[in-house]
Amino acid sequence: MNYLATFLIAGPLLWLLNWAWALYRNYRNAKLSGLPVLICPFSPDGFPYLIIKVPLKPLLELIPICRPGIQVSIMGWEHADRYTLHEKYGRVFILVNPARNEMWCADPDTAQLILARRREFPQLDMATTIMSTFGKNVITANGEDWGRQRRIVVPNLNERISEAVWTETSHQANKMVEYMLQRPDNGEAESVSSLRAIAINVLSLVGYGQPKPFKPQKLCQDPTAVMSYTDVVSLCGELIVLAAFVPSWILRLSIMPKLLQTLGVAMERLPTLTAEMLDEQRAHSDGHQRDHFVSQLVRLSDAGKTGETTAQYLTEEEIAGNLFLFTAAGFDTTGNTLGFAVTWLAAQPEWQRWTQEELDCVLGKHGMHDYATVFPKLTRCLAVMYETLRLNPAATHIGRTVHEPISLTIGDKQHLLQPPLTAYINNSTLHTLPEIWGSDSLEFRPSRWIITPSSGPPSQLGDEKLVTPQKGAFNGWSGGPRVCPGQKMSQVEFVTVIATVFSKCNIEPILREGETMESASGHLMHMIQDTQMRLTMQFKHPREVRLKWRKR
Ligand code: HEM
Repeated sequence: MNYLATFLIAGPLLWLLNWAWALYRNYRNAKLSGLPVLICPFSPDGFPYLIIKVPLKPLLELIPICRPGIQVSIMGWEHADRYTLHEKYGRVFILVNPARNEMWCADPDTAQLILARRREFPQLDMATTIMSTFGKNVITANGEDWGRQRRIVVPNLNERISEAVWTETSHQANKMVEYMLQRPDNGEAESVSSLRAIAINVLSLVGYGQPKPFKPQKLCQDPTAVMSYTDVVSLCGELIVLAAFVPSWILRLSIMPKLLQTLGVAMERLPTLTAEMLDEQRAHSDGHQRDHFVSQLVRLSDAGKTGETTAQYLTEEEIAGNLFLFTAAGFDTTGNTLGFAVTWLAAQPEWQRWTQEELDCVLGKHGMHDYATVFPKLTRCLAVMYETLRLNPAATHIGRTVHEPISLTIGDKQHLLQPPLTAYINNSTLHTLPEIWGSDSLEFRPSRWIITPSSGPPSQLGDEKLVTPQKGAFNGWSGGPRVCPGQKMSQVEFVTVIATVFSKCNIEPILREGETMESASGHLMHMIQDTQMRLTMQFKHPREVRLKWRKR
């Protein structure tokens, strides 16, 4: 009995002492840095705080000293807040908590510095754990491993594939327009899923040589259904956090919702589907050279293993991991950016007309056939992409880990960063700071990306140039040596979809009963803010984005 009483008293007491010591140690480290400090008494990712922090937020915020810290501990805070908190507490501050301090950075020079120094600021541990669920890959690697993988992976995404991306995207987008215009209900709730379908279908052809007919993307909810490699990857990518932390046998239990059972089955099928695809590539590799990135990846990697051409190689696990990364990261990012952009243009028809001015001029002269001539002239379409990624970045923050003490210059001061620390580059704030983007920084205004010559002849549509943003202020595709290698591919795909769709259609919100055009546009804008973080940021209620497609 005495033992039990001692245990019941000593257990919580030890936990409390441990908690107080950890909080004090981290607070002391944060103060040593000389940066502003916010405090959250709980570990943001710790259990059970992870579960209670959202419902109990109003209660927790009653402790005044912790109010801003509690706000920052809630995932996605930066996107809801934009720049208010940083304006109050500084461009760079530290969130102290008992587990691992977090440095939040909304200073362009510091952001650029962190992205540039990849050895001192390696990839975030949590991202590594989640993204290596289906095999290690370039995004989870650091140091020499990263360099070796990146040298093999990046050449697969060079300019050579742009033309294929242009052609396939154009084909898919035309099919989508036909589908939308023929539907009696005008595909009203299917706009977002259709745009995502294009992104996955383009990857399927350009990546694996597997053509897929256009149809709006639906997550498979039938564990017995036949699923292709890309179907399986898109499901696993969509639910990546569950896939990373819950074993497939639990997901497959019959008490689980059908979607999770299907995820469980997909996770178990993925290794076999990957192996079959690689076997197929190898079986055909000796005859004709195929030009998809799975075949190039296998060729380069195998050549490295046998010493034929280079000492570079990928293990079988890394090939599988990189294929998963390409498909999941490549499709989710581009698909969601298209969804946000089309919704912005539907909510703000003046920008739709602005884009169409360029399309009428450029496509009127050249048509859509020649990628090399037409793509560089569609600057406004590209500006729409930059503006969308500014306000709806796929990555609202980019995380890096600090394992060793680092001295960092911020402004004209030196700051000592003590591990364990996570450094977050806060894109949601950097992309909207009024000092950088102007007093209308929260508004969708794609023309901010266009250079209008102040002297000389007035700029001609089709010859406009894109603004180069201040370094570190726009990180839509990240920056530094780890910059996204799919940047150009995603731009070609995005521009092709926007050009095809808006040269043929006008898109507007569907009015519900009693609604005016103004309130319906307001509803769309609310949908654009009502987002959730899955693999990347996406609509929380994609079917609520109800759009009418009209033939022009
Ligand atoms: C709108 C489209 C896209 C956006 C906004 C985007 C954004 C990003 C961002 C922010 C990162 C850095 C993540 C980090 O450092 O933690 C990244 C990395 C990466 N992206 Fe993209 N991406 C897009 C499209 C693509 C496509 C189409 C592909 C390939 C098919 C791709 C492949 C990759 C890879 C392999 C990396 C890892 C690079 C490395 O760590 O060295 N991305 N992307």
